[in-house]
This record gives sequence, C-alpha cells and structure tokens, in this order.
Amino acid sequence: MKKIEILKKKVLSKEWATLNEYTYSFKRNDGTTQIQNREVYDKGDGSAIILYNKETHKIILTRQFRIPTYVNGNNDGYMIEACAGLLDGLTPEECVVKETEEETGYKIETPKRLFHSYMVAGAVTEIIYFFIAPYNESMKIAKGGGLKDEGEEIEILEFDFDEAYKMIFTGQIIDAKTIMLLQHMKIEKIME
Ligand SMILES: Nc1nc2c(ncn2[C@@H]2O[C@H](COP(=O)(O)OP(=O)(O)O[C@H]3O[C@H](CO)[C@@H](O)[C@H](O)[C@@H]3O)[C@@H](O)[C@H]2O)c(=O)[nH]1
Ligand SMILES: [Mg+2]
Repeated sequence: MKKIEILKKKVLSKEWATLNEYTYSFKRNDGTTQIQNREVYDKGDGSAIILYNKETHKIILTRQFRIPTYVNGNNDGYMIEACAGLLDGLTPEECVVKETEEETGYKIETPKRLFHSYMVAGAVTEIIYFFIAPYNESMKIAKGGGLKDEGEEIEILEFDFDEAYKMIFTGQIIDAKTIMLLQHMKIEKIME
C-alpha cells in the first residue's frame, strides 16, 4: 500500500476560493495505517516582487488593507508588502509583470526568479514564486494603485533599502513574503 492514499475530497466552501476537506490514509513509519482528515484552502498560487534601484538605494513596496490581519491583531489592518498577485492562469513571470504594472505603475522587462515557497504548508495549497527586478523613473508608465473594480486601493511606497530592512525588526513590516525578499536581498548583497 502507498504511503498516502486520498480516500475522499469534500467541498466545504466554494465561493471566491475553495475549502476542501481531504480524508486520506497515512501509512506511518511503524507500518500501521491511520485515517486522517485535514481542511485545505485552495486559492491558487501567486508571485511576489521587490523592485530595486541600486543608484538611489531605493526599493518599491506597497501598502494595502488586509482583513485577515485586521481580525488578528494588526491594529488598522494595513500591511506594507512586496507587490504581489495571484497567477490567474498566467505563468509566474507573466503574472509578476502584469501585477507590477497594475499595482505600482512600473513596466518591468526582466524579473529575476529567485525561489518559490509554500507559505502555510499545513493549511493552504498556495505556492508563491519570488522575484526581484531593477527599476528607474523611465519605467513608470501608469499610476498604479490596483484595480478599483476589484476593491483594491494600493499605495506605492519608495523606501531606502536599509530603512525598510530595519522595519522588519520594529514590527512595521510583518508580511512573510516581504521579509523573505528583503532578507534575500540583504544576504545576497543585491544593493551593494
Ligand atoms: N470578491 C472577493 N475578492 C477577493 C477575495 N479574496 C481576494 N479577492 C480579491 O482578489 C484580488 C487578488 O489580488 P492580487 O493582487 O491578485 O492578489 P493579492 O491579494 O495581492 O495576493 C498576493 O499576496 C497574498 C498575500 O501575501 C498572497 O497570498 C498571494 O499569493 C499573492 O501573492 C484582489 O482584488 C482581492 O480583493 C474574496 O474572498 N472575495
Ligand atoms: Mg496584490
């Protein structure tokens, strides 16, 4: 018998995204088998990016309201984040170019793919693909701000890299994908 066998998939909720309950048999290392149930939230995969300018030592981040944080201790519910979006059928590269233009107004051509990661492996199927890309003022072709029709109201923020990095430790940047990208840029000396 295989280590894992999916026995049942029950849709608990299918609205904007899908919450499924999986029942599966799990063969333990001692040879015994257990039946387990787990709720799994499927909202698709996404891409995230930080734009950087080595000359000015600045990076582009966004700020927007996030209800899950508001209901779990993040005072006004606003989050400073790397620009990001759901793939919606695009490749990670296509998605990140489109989201960057929609949210920040910058038209990037050469996003560099770095790594990918499950973000909440115990409950959410989502993989995020991580990117960085250089930017300068000549690439600003639109206002950005996101899609009003979809309820988005996204502020575009330009930070000195070192200031943004410090904000991880003051609790002003508390978004995992953003922290991961800032730490990557620090470790790999991207701004030096
Ligand atoms: N109606 C409705 N709309 C929703 C719902 N959930 C999200 N949306 C809308 O769907 C759009 C998603 O925007 P994107 O820019 O594509 O994604 P994102 O929310 O920025 O997600 C990014 O960050 C997330 C948090 O770190 C990531 O989970 C995600 O992969 C991606 O990287 C937004 O307009 C948002 O309001 C919902 O339950 N109902
Ligand atoms: Mg977004």
